[in-house]
Amino acid sequence: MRIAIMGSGGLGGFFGARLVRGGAADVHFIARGQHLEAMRRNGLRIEGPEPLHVTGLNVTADPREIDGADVVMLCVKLWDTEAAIDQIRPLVGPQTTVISFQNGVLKDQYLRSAFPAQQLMGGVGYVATTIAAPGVIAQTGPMQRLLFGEFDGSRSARGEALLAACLAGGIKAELSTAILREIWQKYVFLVGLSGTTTTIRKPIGPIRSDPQTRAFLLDVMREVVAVGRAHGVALPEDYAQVRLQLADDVSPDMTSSMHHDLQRGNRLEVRWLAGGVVELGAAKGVPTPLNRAIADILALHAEGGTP
Ligand SMILES: NC(=O)C1=CN([C@@H]2O[C@H](COP(=O)(O)OP(=O)(O)OC[C@H]3O[C@@H](n4cnc5c(N)ncnc54)[C@H](OP(=O)(O)O)[C@@H]3O)[C@@H](O)[C@H]2O)C=CC1
Ligand SMILES: CC(C)(CO)C(=O)C(=O)O
Repeated sequence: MRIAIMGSGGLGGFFGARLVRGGAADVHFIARGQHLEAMRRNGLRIEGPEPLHVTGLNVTADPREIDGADVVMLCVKLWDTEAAIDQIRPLVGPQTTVISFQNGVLKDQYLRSAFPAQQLMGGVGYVATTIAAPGVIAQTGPMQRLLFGEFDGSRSARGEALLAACLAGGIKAELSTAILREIWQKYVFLVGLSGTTTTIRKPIGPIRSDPQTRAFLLDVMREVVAVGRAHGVALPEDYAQVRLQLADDVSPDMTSSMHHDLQRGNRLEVRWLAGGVVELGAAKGVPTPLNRAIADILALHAEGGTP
């Protein structure tokens, strides 16, 4: 199985390196800039709880140099999605499967407008990683999990083949029969985590301990659940409470990638996270005042600049 990884940073670099390590797939990385040069010279080094160094990688800036792919994993930041979709078109033949492991729920709408539905599977990535230096990915915390599946809930041969390649590399992977719900389950948690940590500028520990900010976190997630249910996603009505339990279980110093991006003066994915909730809520007449406030508060930071 040939797997092309579009965007080889925190998400794509981490899971791509594990796929290389597993040896059950022919892995091709698409990268750019100094990170690409470092990957060519020294391979990819993963630092953290599960250190790994893989060398001799197939890496290119130009997907046309890859002779097609069975699976394309889309792993760029959300603002790069449309450009990345255009770049991978030459890689995507009639037998290719494209899976986005990006955050949020709007990502699959972009894919659906670019490729036939039968060529798409859904995906969710749980990991906390960042590019620490060109060619180096830092993992903070032991969490690492990939979920993917057919949108119609079937267990397909292509899903099983990808699962085998992931498991060979030590990825905690699961072939889901309810991938749309899984995508939304992560969305509920992530919108709560990213919206609160980035606006309050604190990790989850103090936010969940203070009654006022804890209630804010819960209510932000309740809005996401209400929007998901209005769109027909099978989330229980009290699902925000379940995700609050997850927020209680993670390390107190855990924060979101969006908070990290704010601290570094990077662009923010807020338009697709809290902003996505507002957009999807408006489409169904579901009020989302807290997510709107988060999107508005962060609007002047969304394009990056000084933190
Ligand atoms: N990292 C994490 O812990 C997790 C991230 N996610 C989600 O995954 C997605 C990716 O995040 P993450 O991996 O952290 O982001 P990163 O910025 O670490 O990695 C993305 C990489 O893709 C590169 N890239 C973007 N466009 C292209 C292109 N056209 N050609 C070649 N390379 C390209 C970027 O280059 P450049 O730097 O030059 O822009 C960067 O190196 C986001 O939606 C994020 O929310 C989900 C779960 C966990
Ligand atoms: C919450 C986390 C770290 C889980 O993967 C994440 O996806 C993010 O912060 O973007």
